[in-house]
Amino acid sequence: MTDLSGGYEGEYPIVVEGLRNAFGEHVIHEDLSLRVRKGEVIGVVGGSGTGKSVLMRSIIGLQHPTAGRVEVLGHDMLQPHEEAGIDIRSRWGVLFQGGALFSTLTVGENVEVPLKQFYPEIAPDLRSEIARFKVRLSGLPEEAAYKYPSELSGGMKKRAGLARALALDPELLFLDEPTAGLDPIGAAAFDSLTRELKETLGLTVFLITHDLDTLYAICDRVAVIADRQVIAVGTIPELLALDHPWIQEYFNGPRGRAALAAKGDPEVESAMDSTGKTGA
Ligand SMILES: Nc1ncnc2c1ncn2[C@@H]1O[C@H](COP(=O)(O)OP(=O)(O)OP(=O)(O)O)[C@@H](O)[C@H]1O
Repeated sequence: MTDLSGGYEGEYPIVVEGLRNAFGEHVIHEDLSLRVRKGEVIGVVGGSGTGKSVLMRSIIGLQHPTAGRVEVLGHDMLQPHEEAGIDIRSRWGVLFQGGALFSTLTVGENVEVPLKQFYPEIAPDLRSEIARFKVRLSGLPEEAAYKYPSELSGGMKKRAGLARALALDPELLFLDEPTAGLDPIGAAAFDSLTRELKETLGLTVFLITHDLDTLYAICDRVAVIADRQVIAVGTIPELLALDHPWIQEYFNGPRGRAALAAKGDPEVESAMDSTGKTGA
């Protein structure tokens, strides 16, 4: 892996080394490594089926790799039966693709699920108050806490999923394609919310996305998955300086340029120009 932005001496709440994942003969990851810095929003990109979700699932212990090391907040995730492995799950929140809300529970009750699971000693009144607070924190009106997922728009469902991901005041937030299916205004609003929450709550955010606008708007660094590995991780200008065909096509193609035009970042523009490609 090429880590393009060196000089960091802080903590790495997520460390993946030499990861291998395979389903039968189908090898998804081979010797994949990635270090996520404390307090960053790291965007994870790659073509469809390159294993972004499988990587996320390996980090949070839902997928058992066939080789490698996964360390989250100092805990070895490949020892899932340790007592510590159970506690560690309360220190992150996950927004799965599609929200993954329980359809028979209201939004508030959905948010209460992890609270009940990890803090059964919290009294029901307080638990419901915490849930309503998380609903508001996610940008929903408090009344949304009493609605069922089927009564919500796509954007509201994402926010409800986010409220549940934030239920336990996590240190890490995992977002799997949070803006997929949202209209551009809804997607931009969700991006701003993610950035705002990251700043105010001091979160480290692992964000899988295909959305170039999101990458430009809120990611500190981007990790690119191709050829079964993280082939590079860095800021967008750093990635643009690489001559990898997928990276150039992705960031310097027409959609990449349109996303940049919307953002208007002179540093990235000059990196694009220095590649000498028009992207047209
Ligand atoms: N449980 C599973 N059993 C068998 N194959 C799986 C399983 N989960 C994922 N895969 C395969 O692993 C590959 C990577 O899947 P993954 O969902 O991680 O891709 P992705 O990069 O997130 O794709 P997309 O951008 O389309 O969401 C795919 O070929 C998928 O079919």
